Amino acid sequence: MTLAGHANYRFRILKDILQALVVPPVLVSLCCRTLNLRFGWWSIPAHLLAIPLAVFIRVQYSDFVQAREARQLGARPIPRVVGKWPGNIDVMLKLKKGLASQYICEPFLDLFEEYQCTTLNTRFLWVDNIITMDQEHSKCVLATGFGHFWRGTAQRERLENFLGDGIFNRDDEKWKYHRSLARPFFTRNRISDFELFEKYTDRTMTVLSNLASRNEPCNVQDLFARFTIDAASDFLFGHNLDTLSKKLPVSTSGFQSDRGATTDDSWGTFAQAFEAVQRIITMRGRTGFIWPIFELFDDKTAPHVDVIKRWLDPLVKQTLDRKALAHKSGIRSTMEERTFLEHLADSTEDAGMIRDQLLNVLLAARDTTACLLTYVTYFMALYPSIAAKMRREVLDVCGNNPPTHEGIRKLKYVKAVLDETLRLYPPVPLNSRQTRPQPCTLPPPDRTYLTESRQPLYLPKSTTIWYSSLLTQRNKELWGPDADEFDPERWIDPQRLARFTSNPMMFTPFSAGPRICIGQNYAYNEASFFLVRLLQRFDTFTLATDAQPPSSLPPAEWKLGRGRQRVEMIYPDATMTLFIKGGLWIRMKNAHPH
Ligand code: HEM
Repeated sequence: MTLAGHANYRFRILKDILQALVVPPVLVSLCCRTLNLRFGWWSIPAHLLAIPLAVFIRVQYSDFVQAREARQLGARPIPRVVGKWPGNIDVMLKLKKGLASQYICEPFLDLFEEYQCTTLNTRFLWVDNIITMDQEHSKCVLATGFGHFWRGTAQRERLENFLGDGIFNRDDEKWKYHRSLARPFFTRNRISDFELFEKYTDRTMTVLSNLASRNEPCNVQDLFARFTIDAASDFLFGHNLDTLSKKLPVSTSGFQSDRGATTDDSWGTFAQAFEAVQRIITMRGRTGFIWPIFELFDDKTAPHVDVIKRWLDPLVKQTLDRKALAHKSGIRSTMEERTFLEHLADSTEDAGMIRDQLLNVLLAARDTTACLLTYVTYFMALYPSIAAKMRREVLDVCGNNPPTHEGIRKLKYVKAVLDETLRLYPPVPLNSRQTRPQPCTLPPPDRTYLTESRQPLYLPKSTTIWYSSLLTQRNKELWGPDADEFDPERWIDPQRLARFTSNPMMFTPFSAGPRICIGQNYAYNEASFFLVRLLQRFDTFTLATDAQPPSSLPPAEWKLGRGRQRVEMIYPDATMTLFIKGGLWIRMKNAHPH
């Protein structure tokens, strides 16, 4: 197994434990022997005392070095959270509990309000850990200061067994290589393949129509994930995974997974494995750098990753076999004819690498766009007048015909709904980067808390920084007092739109900078196409709260909270991507012919 492989986390944590718990007593022992000191009965306490003493000295020394570096860089330290227990263990436990039970990202917002700043150092177990909702700081991390940051070792350690050698899990040359391999497949020509969208949209509409004619609810979150994965697998790999024709989850089926996607067939097993692995990785992130202690003897992702590999490996093998056959017969396909998978197979013989890259892009394509469509449908159910306005626009521009590229460009209101949904519910609500092994600075904070000093902030080397697009995109200082309201008009009214056009980094659902989402335009095309077909077919969308698993209904105390939680009819939750807990159960009504 390579050092970068999943055994690496065990190696790293054992090294850390050795350094923290074994080295100090051993040093005391060596000193005693050399200086011929004898403590008698005090020997054991003296050896044990060496452990906290070593931590104390290390922390003091690192504080001293950091203060000096901050001075040299003309910056101030990031405000630190001050807990009651050593190492902020109390804050860490509270945050972990809050993230699992409170409204999405709320525990972070509580901390920012308590400390009256937009970037904070939670410093768990004396290790710097930065969280930010500051627009200027995420801009620096993603774009203007790109060279000072990378996905880094901590993220790679958490993700390695799942995403392996794929685009999401690599930096520098390896990332550039992956990006350059993928780029040709996202040109305008390729992403405007509306025939492909029509094929899978049509299948989805048939499922929805059948349910609608029986007035049965549908977990659209699950259905949309099937639509996006079937379309993406055809688009990228020339292979239909055909999940749309598999068994659908039923609301009364007892046990429900996080996303309400449980079925007992092979697709259900794959979907659950996909969910489970994302949940484990999220828990690792919340536990901080000590997570490997809990997986020392048992990599919790392993059984789920095995299920996922069992699904994908035949696809990779088929492609490599086809390549060998074509090679033998001297046939060479052109770039235009090739799928992404074939292109990958042409660039390497490494089946593991091909599978990893395939999995990375599937993850990127499936859950994000499905999340967008799910939340748009949620809003159409909450606000029928908005759904009606979208429908009017669709019928005016496209009639009952399949939309064209030009048609979609004319759907200004539909685009505004998409953007407003992405603003309030960015499919990747929280993400992280790490500083490279050199310290750097963040620019002065944005103007959320005017009492904050305008001095730049000092970032220590190799430090994790978490940034939340969800909090930035709901920040009232940036978006105005109605930031929590769903109002697509803010993307149409020129005066209100000016807020965003003069400061585009306040809206980054697709990230920004060199690692900006490569599938952004594909996603807009796919989502717009789908919504056109949906609105042509259905005119009423109702939340089926009777079908929603009871444990996934929003808790009563949210009504007393702040922001969107007061009006929420569903439970937004997130692992690596945002979703609706228990699924989004909707009843639709077939529209009368136009
Ligand atoms: C609404 C839909 C989507 C949203 C909101 C979204 C969002 C994002 C975000 C936030 C990132 C940056 C992740 C990071 O740097 O940590 C990203 C990267 C990426 N996305 Fe998307 N995405 C969407 C759809 C898609 C689709 C449909 C595809 C492909 C078919 C795709 C492919 C990728 C890839 C390959 C990357 C990695 C880029 C890199 O690291 O250079 N995305 N996406």
